[in-house]
Amino acid sequence: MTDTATVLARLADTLESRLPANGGDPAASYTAKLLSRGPDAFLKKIGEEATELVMAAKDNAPDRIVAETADLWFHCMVALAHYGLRPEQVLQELARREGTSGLAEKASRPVN
Ligand SMILES: N=c1c2ncn([C@@H]3O[C@H](COP(=O)(O)OP(=O)(O)OP(=O)(O)O)[C@@H](O)[C@H]3O)c2ncn1[C@@H]1O[C@H](COP(=O)(O)O)[C@@H](O)[C@H]1O
Repeated sequence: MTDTATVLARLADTLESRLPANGGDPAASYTAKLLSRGPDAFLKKIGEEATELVMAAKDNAPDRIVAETADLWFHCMVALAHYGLRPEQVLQELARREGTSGLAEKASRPVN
């Protein structure tokens, strides 16, 4: 069975290998092709996948919600790879926030 606990780390390793600087081949890899087109290309995909997730949710379609969330996460992971960031950093940030109510966090912000 697939080890889902480490899937983000393994996917990040794969995506890093697709970076142009690491010899990613646009002819052989969707990710390498997307990364070779620069940030505008994968940032546009993030917007599209987010919209598709919203539409799946509005249709209350569980299978599509899962699939579109996976598409969105994948394209966010492509962005992290481009910017030299790791999913572990995002997970660490979520862990740091654990137990802090969003309402309490918002109330603690300096007034602008
Ligand atoms: N998890 C994914 C993944 N999720 C989605 N996609 C691709 O993301 C693309 C975008 O989805 P769309 O439905 O928008 O398809 P599309 O309309 O053809 O896309 P566009 O041509 O408009 O960009 C599709 O080609 C999907 O196959 C993914 N492609 C790759 N991965 C992972 O990345 C690894 C490396 O993939 P390659 O770089 O292609 O070898 C794979 O082994 C997988 O683990």
